Amino acid sequence: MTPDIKIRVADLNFAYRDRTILRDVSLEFAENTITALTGSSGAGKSTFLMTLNRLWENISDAKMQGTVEIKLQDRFRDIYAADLAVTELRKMVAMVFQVPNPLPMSIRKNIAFPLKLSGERNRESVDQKIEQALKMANLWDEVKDRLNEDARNLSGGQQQRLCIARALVLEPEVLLLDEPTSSLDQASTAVIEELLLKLKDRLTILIVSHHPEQVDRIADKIIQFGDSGIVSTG
Ligand SMILES: Nc1ncnc2c1ncn2[C@@H]1O[C@H](COP(=O)(O)OP(=O)(O)OP(=O)(O)O)[C@@H](O)[C@H]1O
Repeated sequence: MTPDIKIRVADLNFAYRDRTILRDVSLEFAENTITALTGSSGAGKSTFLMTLNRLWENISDAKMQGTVEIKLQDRFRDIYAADLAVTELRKMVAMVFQVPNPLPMSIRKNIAFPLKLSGERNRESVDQKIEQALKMANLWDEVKDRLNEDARNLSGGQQQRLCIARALVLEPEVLLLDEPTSSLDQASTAVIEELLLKLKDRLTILIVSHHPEQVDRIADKIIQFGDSGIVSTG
């Protein structure tokens, strides 16, 4: 059976100033899969991820051409079209970064933060969603009795799962992860890999990874980046 396509990228070109980073990239990503983006340093993997949630747009002198369509709420949307606000896009296409970046506030408030920004006011519903997100991120059992503690007291691996919970709380459809385990030890890395394998049942996941063993363990598909774009897919 052909898998359903979630993301279609066509004729993508990207440059910082006059330096082309991605050239004529056309790719499709299937729903409920994990795709690993690998390749040499500076090849454009992070840049590619940023074209999927428009995160590059505030970088001066950066320029993109081409189209990115993502199936959101069951219909393909051009994510650069004027009728899709970037705030709406990022609720559905969430991102987690290399170094865990908890906000300087409690565990509870970290997860409540995106809900607050999106206008959620009902305390009961906020609490429910916090619990659900922390459970999805396999963190609930470890923090349920210390939700009011500063999130920065958590271990590195727990902080990264907190950031994943924060990314999940608005129930996104796509999760972008930029080397999410590179600052973590082996045990925390294993916990996050297991978590991603579980999450792909409900999300489409793209992960930048430099570790071939990690890619072998979790990826359904691999995209190898070389100079000026993609060199191979498999
Ligand atoms: N804001 C920027 N302005 C100018 N050049 C940039 C900017 N951000 C990245 N670059 C350059 O674009 C190229 C691609 O960077 P990018 O971070 O996308 O690569 P990457 O494959 O993710 O690398 P790494 O594996 O080291 O994280 C690099 O040469 C980088 O120096």
